Amino acid sequence: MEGVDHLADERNKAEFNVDDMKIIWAGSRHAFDVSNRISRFVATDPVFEKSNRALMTRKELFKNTLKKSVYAWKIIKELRLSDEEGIKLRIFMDQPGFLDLHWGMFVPAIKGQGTEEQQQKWLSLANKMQIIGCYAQTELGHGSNVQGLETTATFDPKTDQFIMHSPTQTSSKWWPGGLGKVSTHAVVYARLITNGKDHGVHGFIVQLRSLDDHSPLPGITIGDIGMKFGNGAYNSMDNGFLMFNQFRIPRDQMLMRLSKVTREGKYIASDVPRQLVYGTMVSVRQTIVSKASDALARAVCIATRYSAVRRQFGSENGGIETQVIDYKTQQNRLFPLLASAYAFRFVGEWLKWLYTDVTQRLEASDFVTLPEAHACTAGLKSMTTSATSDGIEECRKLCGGHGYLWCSGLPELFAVYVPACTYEGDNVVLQLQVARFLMKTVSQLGSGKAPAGTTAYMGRAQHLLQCRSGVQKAEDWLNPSMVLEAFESRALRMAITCAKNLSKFENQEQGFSELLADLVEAAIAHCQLIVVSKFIAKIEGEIEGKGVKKQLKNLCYIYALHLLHKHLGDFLSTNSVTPEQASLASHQLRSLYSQVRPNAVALVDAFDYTDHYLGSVLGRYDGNVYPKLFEEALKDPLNDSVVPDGYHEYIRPLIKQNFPSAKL
Ligand SMILES: CCCCCCCCCC/C=C\CCCCC/C=C/C(=O)SCCNC(=O)CCNC(=O)[C@H](O)C(C)(C)COP(=O)(O)OP(=O)(O)OC[C@H]1O[C@@H](n2cnc3c(N)ncnc32)[C@H](O)[C@@H]1OP(=O)(O)O
Ligand SMILES: Cc1cc2nc3c(=O)[nH]c(=O)nc-3n(C[C@H](O)[C@H](O)[C@H](O)COP(=O)(O)OP(=O)(O)OC[C@H]3O[C@@H](n4cnc5c(N)ncnc54)[C@H](O)[C@@H]3O)c2cc1C
Repeated sequence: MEGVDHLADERNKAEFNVDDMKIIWAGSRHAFDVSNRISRFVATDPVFEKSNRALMTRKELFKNTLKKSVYAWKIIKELRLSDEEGIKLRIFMDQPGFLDLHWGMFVPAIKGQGTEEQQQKWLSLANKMQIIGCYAQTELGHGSNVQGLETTATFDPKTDQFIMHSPTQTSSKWWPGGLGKVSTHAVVYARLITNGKDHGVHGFIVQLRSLDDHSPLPGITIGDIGMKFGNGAYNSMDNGFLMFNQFRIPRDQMLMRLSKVTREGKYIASDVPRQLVYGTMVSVRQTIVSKASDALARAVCIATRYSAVRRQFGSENGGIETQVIDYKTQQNRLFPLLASAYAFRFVGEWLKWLYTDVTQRLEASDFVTLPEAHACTAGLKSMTTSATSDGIEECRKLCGGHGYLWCSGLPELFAVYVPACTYEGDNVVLQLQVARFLMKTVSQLGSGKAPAGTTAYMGRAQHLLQCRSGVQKAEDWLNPSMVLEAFESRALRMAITCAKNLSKFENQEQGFSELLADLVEAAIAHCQLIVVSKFIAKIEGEIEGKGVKKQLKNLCYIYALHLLHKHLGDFLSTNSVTPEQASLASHQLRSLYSQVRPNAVALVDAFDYTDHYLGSVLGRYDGNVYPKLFEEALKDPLNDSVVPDGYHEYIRPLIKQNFPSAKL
């Protein structure tokens, strides 16, 4: 029934103040106000309509994305939206496109790696969108191995120019978003060669297309790489290819904040770590963590509301059927994902702080925390995007058959989200960076250099290697120090075992290659510890609002104990818990599920998502699912006519058996 809240009973059960939780979720009252206002603005503007995009052809979808992106930019300018409001507008527009790469990578790359003069020149154009940029790093032959890139930028002292060249097919740039059809410029990563010497990969600003008629400049071959996974979804983005044929750019278009080439062709490296050339990736990995919580929260919101609406079995005595959310199996699959969405939100907040801190330190030439910032952004990007991709797919299954319908919103969310496991660094490759960092930290234990930050726990190695968990009853698993100790001893013991096994190899690199799988497991254990510890820090801090803290505590322990259950092999094999303690954890989990159950719908309401942003018939705020499923079905082009196109050509001849006989 239209106008009726089918989930009202669920909302009445909530034991906490949802409005207060909305503020916690958003991060502050101000952030909530901005999100709330912008999401409703987008939801009511017909230009941002998106329900029809699955039926669009690639060309229509691309053009629709151009229209929305340019309209969004016009609104940002005309209404003088702040940066924060502009970002929210792009997020709620919910259609990947060139704006993401222009603002998310091109501009930050120039800010991070350009000199003052370069920033002044290029950012004044980019900030007004008089040029449109992308981030062209990956090549057909190399993505993960950035040092293996083949594109060359050879300095020509005669003309004071760099000659950009793609020497092989595999050196073609391949994948950059916005490159295929839109960008006029790119930050291109290429091997810098001066006086015959290769100085490794550096960034260059390169104009690709004419600012008059958009045609590629002579010496540049460029296009779109073709359809990607899923209908609609990420196909709104023009991921592109690019080849250079001896294409010349002025010397001052090399990004020269970190190193320089003089007029004479002399290469001058500054004393900052060369890895700062990877700085844009670190910044984006950090934002991907908060985005993971957002994508997972969308899926969980849909699955939770639908699980409260959907009923199956239990009416044997003539009563009403059971809501599927009341099945413990449903809770055991759904509530850990709900808890993960909150966990990733809080670790994302913390990571933002860490990133801001390292940025300020770098500006003051303090590079001490750079390795940790790299390890945390890489590891948490990897861990949260993998968990979110799996979580979205689990939410689809939690919605049964209807979850497979496009209008559930889940197939598209999955298709758009899943490349996050690959872009900005393949998730396995990134965990191996964490593993290297951990092995280095372990090798320095006992050297007098105390581990700091997220590896500080390793400084208590003597205790953590010997301790036995003190959990004796199920409630002990609600004791933060007992939970933390179990996760710390598991992570440390896994890292130390890897280090011991590594030391058996004469050649460390060969040992590392042999032990890759174990190293990834150790890195994941470390990252899970970070997320658990930041969630615990959150619930131990000041939290306002009736009943809010209690709910967050429940979710925090669900998150931790569910991980313990899922990775029980690690916890048992490292003797971090005993089988009896593990079974107490399962007992405690069931009790926590019962406590979350009456609050589940309110906990997803706290995300404050509009029906437009969710884009899901199953996740509608009012729970009016069935009539809307019918409405959606009737909109399908196949239902335009009662007798389908093709009836006379194929179905009728088949039924009447009067088709011409087949010839071999
Ligand atoms: C319709 C529904 C809508 C639904 C919406 C859903 C939400 C969607 C969310 C969207 C969010 C965002 C959109 C993003 C758009 C995507 C755009 C994608 C862009 C890209 O992918 S750009 C290309 C990214 N490429 C990579 O990430 C490459 C990965 N590889 C590397 O980073 C490196 O090569 C490496 C780290 C793997 C290895 O580098 P290398 O130089 O070889 O290093 P090593 O020899 O291993 O190490 C040397 C030392 O350097 C240290 N190091 C390495 N990297 C860094 C760094 N970044 N910072 C600091 N230090 C670093 C390393 O640790 C070593 O240190 P050591 O010597 O051991 O002390
Ligand atoms: C949607 C999307 C958007 C993108 N946007 C951009 C963009 O805007 N700009 C840009 O420059 N790039 C972009 N990329 C490219 C992206 O950054 C790369 O695809 C990514 O870094 C992975 O690199 P790869 O493709 O070379 O994977 P590969 O490295 O070839 O990975 C293949 C397999 O090999 C494994 N593997 C690789 N190396 C190792 C190792 N050392 N140890 C163990 N296993 C290993 C991986 O785990 C994976 O299973 C985008 C990619 C996608 C999918």
